[in-house]
Amino acid sequence: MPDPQMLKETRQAPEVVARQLRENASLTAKIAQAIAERRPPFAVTVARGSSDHACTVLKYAIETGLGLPVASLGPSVHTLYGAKLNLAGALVLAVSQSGASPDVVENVRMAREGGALTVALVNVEDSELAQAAEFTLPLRCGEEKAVAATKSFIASLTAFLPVLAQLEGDKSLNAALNQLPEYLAQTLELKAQAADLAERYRFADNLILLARGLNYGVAQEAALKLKETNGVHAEAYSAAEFSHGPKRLLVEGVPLLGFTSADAAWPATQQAYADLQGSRADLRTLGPAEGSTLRTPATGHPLTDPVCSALAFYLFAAHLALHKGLDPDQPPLLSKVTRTR
Ligand SMILES: N[C@@H]1[C@@H](O)[C@H](O)[C@@H](COP(=O)(O)O)O[C@@H]1O
Repeated sequence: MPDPQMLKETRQAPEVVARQLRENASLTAKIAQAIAERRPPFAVTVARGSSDHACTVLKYAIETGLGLPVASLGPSVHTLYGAKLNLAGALVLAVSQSGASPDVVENVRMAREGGALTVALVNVEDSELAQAAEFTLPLRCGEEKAVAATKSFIASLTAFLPVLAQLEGDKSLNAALNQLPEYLAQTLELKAQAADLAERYRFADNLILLARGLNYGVAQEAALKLKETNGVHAEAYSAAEFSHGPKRLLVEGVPLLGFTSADAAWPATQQAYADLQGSRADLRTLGPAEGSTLRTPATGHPLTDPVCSALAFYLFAAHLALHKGLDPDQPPLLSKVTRTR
């Protein structure tokens, strides 16, 4: 069987990130300047699905880097309840591949009319979302055809990082970003190992994804991808939150896949994983930490490591579907662009 479109697009990640860095440089500088000048007291994100999970990663990146609180907007507050939130002066980040979902567009319009600094991270550059926001940061993925987002998620993780690097004066982040296409290419070489790991989950009906902090949004995205492309009931938990109740599921034999990291959250996460293993959990791991079952390249910066982890997970998810004889490009009931209000 030829490679599914999902895998083909996954393999474009290195060139997408390289292109984005190259073509967005002056735009990211302008956005960083606007943020520095207007000094927003807080930020909100507006997104659905995979894009919303990229926003979870961004939330941790912005909060740990800038100390700026970031909240996720519930779109229906405006679109269905008709409320106008007071977002004057706030930074509003909308993320969408298509830029077409009315709820995201309407919330960005409301925010801009109310005096927010609106930035849209969007792949389709002539979309309604791009027109609604004051600033557009194109994802530069090229057309994404597979229903399951892969390269657009990766591009959503990286698009705002040069802005953060400039605002924080973080030279090591710029260096890590410049190296990232190479690390993503190295990650793609893990294909056979990802396929081997996937083989072990072939008969799992349920899967819990664990992570902390910067990787939590990647775990959310992984859970969504397993539902979409594999029909597996998967949920993401903070490795801390899991102990507050869900841990009970270990007795039922539910398998776990934990994301590892090389950041300030790792010692506590590692301890949590060790405790779970002590409780006989069926736990395997993915990420840059030594000893991870699927070990991704260490990129040298906590904000770029999750990008490689997400890419490695996509290899895992696509191969899991192939092991099961499923076509990840034909998920039942789903279509590429979902329009909600
Ligand atoms: N990230 C937000 C969630 O935090 C929120 O709970 C949800 C609600 O959507 P709605 O209010 O439109 O039902 O929207 C997005 O996904």
